[in-house]
Amino acid sequence: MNLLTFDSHDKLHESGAGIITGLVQTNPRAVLGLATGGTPVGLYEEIVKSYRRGVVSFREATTFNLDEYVGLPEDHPESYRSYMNAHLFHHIDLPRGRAHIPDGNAADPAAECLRYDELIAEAKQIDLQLLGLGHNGHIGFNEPDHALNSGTHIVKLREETRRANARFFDSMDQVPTHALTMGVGTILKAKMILLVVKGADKAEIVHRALTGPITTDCPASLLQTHPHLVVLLDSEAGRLFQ
Ligand SMILES: N[C@@H]1[C@@H](O)[C@H](O)[C@@H](COP(=O)(O)O)O[C@@H]1O
Repeated sequence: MNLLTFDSHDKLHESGAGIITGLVQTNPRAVLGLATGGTPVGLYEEIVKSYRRGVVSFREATTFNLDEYVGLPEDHPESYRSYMNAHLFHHIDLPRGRAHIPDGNAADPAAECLRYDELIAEAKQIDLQLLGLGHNGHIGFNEPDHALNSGTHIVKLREETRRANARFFDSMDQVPTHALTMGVGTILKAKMILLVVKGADKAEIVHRALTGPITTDCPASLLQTHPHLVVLLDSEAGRLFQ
């Protein structure tokens, strides 16, 4: 594991964006696994800046997002499709047809999960998977449980997860109850994992995930088994590592 702590968010975002753009510069056909949430917003801004400076193109790249809410219309401002359009896809030259996100409105969610896994399999391997971290140790929407799923699946969101994400909605009852998420098996198959964590409220969980027991009670702890894990923390999230 390679763990870096940053005293400024700007430097953290530049570093994370630099890892992703560097990968696409050397391998224009890179397959990227992307994440949503508050954490990667600044990192996407830096990627867009690099694209505008003409130093990187995503014309030949492919992306797979980790997850999507079930039941939110695709154009709902809080759908992860809308998030990705607003923060990244609408600002770079990534072909729309290669920017994949699970369809949270599919009539048959189980079939949609299989379709998503087949698409990932066709792409062979995700070269880099970007991850944030939930307060309860979730990655994507893989919530703590007695067992975890390997492939894409439908998940009932825990109340604490819905509460954490309620800040993006007008009220708690508008927060979806279910989501489709890539499984931990798919996440761990990525060639490289880039975990980004910010904020004092995540200091304990990121420390537990990376130094505590490997357990399905903390899905992010499985990242300890990955041979190429890079972790970027701000100084608040990294407090317990110093
Ligand atoms: N499904 C997403 C995750 O992919 C994200 O990493 C996490 C943390 O989000 P944030 O960065 O907003 O704290 O929770 C969300 O529920």
